[in-house]
Amino acid sequence: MNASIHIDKISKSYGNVQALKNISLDIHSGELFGLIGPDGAGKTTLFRLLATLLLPDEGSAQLCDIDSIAGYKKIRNLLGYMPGKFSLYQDLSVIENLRFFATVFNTKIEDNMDMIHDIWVQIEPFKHRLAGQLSGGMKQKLALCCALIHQPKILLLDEPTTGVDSVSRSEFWQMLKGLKKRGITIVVATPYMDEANLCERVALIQDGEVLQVNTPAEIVAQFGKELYSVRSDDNYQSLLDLREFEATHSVFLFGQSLHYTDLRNEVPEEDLKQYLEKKGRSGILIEKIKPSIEDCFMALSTKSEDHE
Ligand SMILES: Nc1ncnc2c1ncn2[C@@H]1O[C@H](COP(=O)(O)OP(=O)(O)OP(=O)(O)O)[C@@H](O)[C@H]1O
Repeated sequence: MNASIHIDKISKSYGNVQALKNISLDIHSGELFGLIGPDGAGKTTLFRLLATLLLPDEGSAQLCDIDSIAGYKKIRNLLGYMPGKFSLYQDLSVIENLRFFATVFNTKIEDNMDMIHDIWVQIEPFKHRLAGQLSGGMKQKLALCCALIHQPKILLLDEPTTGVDSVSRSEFWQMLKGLKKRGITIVVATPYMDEANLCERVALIQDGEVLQVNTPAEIVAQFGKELYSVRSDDNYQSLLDLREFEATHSVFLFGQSLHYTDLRNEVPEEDLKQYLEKKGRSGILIEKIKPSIEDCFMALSTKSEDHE
């Protein structure tokens, strides 16, 4: 089966908030695809449209070559959807939750154990515990089992790793790789830019618009500028000073340093250092670094703001 997703010029507003603005996107059958964007970018709205829970104002979508409006009943059987919040019944036990989701899809746990086995073995010891009493990582595994119990061809996961510890996060991505081997198309929405590298292709989205779609490696390769990490005794003051500097192309605070690009093709690091020293900074350390997906996102989102 062709488990692809085709999104054609979809727009959706809530009152005067335009959550999705003319979005077009193609996700290939069997792909592990990331929707990467900050809170409010429109990820959940797009998932609800694909899950046939919301109607678009304009545009259309096909999942497994079926129109999301005309064929919504068929799509619901082919789709597994793990919403960001509230996908489990907190006052039902682990096994009761799983049985409930199996029943909704008119199937039995036993008939689908093969599909969820690798994940299920990790939570089976807690099968009589109430879902509300599970850790974040366990809840996430149970929610994934519930989304998979009817053997979907496409899996939509909305921020599955938000609020989950780093060990559970990396275990979760391992589980997704296992599911991908079964040929399931997996779309993961995440605000964590570092998770982009775990996807085959990603769409960077912001304010309801797709800024770029490509492989993580290609997105980084297209950054197009030399990037520098700049540190000093007072990074915040350096940020304010560099915003005033005539040769600054962009400057952002990134954790413990500033990420800087220059308008000139050649960046005389000494010149930059002298400028900051004149402004009273000391302990200045400037080094050329490789851009990350987050750097690319910042650059693209600034460009799109400039065009508005
Ligand atoms: N039911 C609603 N009524 C009004 N505005 C909404 C509604 N749902 C979402 N929005 C707005 O639409 C925009 C997109 O929200 P959406 O939830 O799709 O984004 P998101 O990328 O999933 O972010 P988050 O992680 O915060 O949910 C935001 O500005 C949000 O405030």
